[in-house]
Parts: sequence; structure tokens; C-alpha cells
Amino acid sequence: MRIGVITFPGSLDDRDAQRAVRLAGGEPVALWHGSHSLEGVDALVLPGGFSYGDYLRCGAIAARSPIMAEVIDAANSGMPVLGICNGFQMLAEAHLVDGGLIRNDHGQFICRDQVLRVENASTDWTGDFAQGQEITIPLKNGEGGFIADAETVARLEGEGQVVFRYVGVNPNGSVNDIAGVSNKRGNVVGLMPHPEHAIEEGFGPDTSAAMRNGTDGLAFFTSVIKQTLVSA
Ligand SMILES: NC(=O)CC[C@H](N)C(=O)O
Repeated sequence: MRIGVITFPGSLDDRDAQRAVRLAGGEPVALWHGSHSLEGVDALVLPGGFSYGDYLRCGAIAARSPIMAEVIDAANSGMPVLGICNGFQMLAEAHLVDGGLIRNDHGQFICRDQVLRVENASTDWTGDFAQGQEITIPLKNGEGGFIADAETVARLEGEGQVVFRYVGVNPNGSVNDIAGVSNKRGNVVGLMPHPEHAIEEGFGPDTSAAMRNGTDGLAFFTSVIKQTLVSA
């Protein structure tokens, strides 16, 4: 399975996302924001980083890059798309998921390992998790506060589109502790924490106390590979 990882000016975690795809058994395909071709990939990752220096709002300029026209068409046709942190901000700015991301309520950039609960294990990117499973992956951002109007939040909650929730102290003021959401169909998923930094034993979060091995992020990528095989 070929999974495209799009690099924008200021992307930081594109190489890590490519590596995660490879370790999960997929073939990473490096794509450039200025291109109009998705090169026939089966799924897409919008990686983390500081696209366009976070000017205007994080992800706002990247969401208007040439390749995003193709990304929006593909996502609306059912292609699996994962937005990680800056990529989640792009998904929100492109209206591929509901809501928006605003400055952390404490005004600081945050960088720590974060426990999340998987609230929906039936999206294209979460099938290898158990419903309600708690996972630990890194969180590092300045604009991670998820917001949406009350009606939208109620709909997201009611239709299973809240995919991840922060466990423990809310790190950024996100409404309802929401860490990640999906579109209605479940092929587009965005989250603030970083699965691609928790894919190799010895390099991911130290979760020894929880008897895990710091590789909780790998299941995002194995999930989408299996999902695409099933639907092929
Ligand atoms: N790790 C990231 O992708 C950071 C996203 C964005 N630059 C922020 O600070 O919120």
C-alpha cells in the first residue's frame, strides 16, 4: 500500500511519518505541497510542523496550497487521510473536519507524553485499537485547543466523530477534552498528539509504568493498511 506524506514549507515531522509508514509495512511516497498530483497513492498523511511559519493561524496558509485541492477531492471520495497536529490544523482550516484549533489556554507551547483514550476504534486509522483503549504518544504544539460551537460538539459526540480524548489533566483547554476527531465517514482523522513519534521501542514515550513499550502510534499506520486491503 502506498501512503503519501505531503511536505509543506516548514513541515517538521514528514520524515518521521514516512518512517512510520515503512515500519507498519507500507510504502511511503513523498509528495510536495506545490504539486497537483497525488501520484496514485492509496492514503495520505498531512504531517506536523510549522508550515508557513504558523503565520495567520497554524495550517491556514497550507490549507490553501495547490495540492490541497486534490486532497479535498480525494478525502471527499473516501481516501483515508490522517492529519497530525499541524496536519490536523490544516484539515480544520480546509473544512475536512469540523471545529478549529486555537492557542493553548495557558499560552505556552506544550511538549510532553500524553495519555489518550480511543473513543472510536472503527475509523480507517483506528481499527487496530480496542474501543476505549488508552494509549500514550507525544504531544507538542502551541495551538492545540479544540473548539466548536455547542451544536457541532453535540453532533460530533453523538455520531462517534470524537475519536480521541485526553486522559488526565486537559493540556490545552480543548472542549470536552477532545484530542482528535473524524469526518462523518471516518476516513479523515485529525489529532493533535503525534503517533509517528511512538513507533519504535526505545524511542517513543517511556510508558514502562503502564507496561507498554512506547510504540502505541504504530497501530494508526497498520490500521489504515488493513482497512485499505479490506476495501480493495
Ligand atoms: N507539532 C506541530 O505540528 C505543531 C503545530 C503548530 N506549529 C503548533 O504549534 O500548534
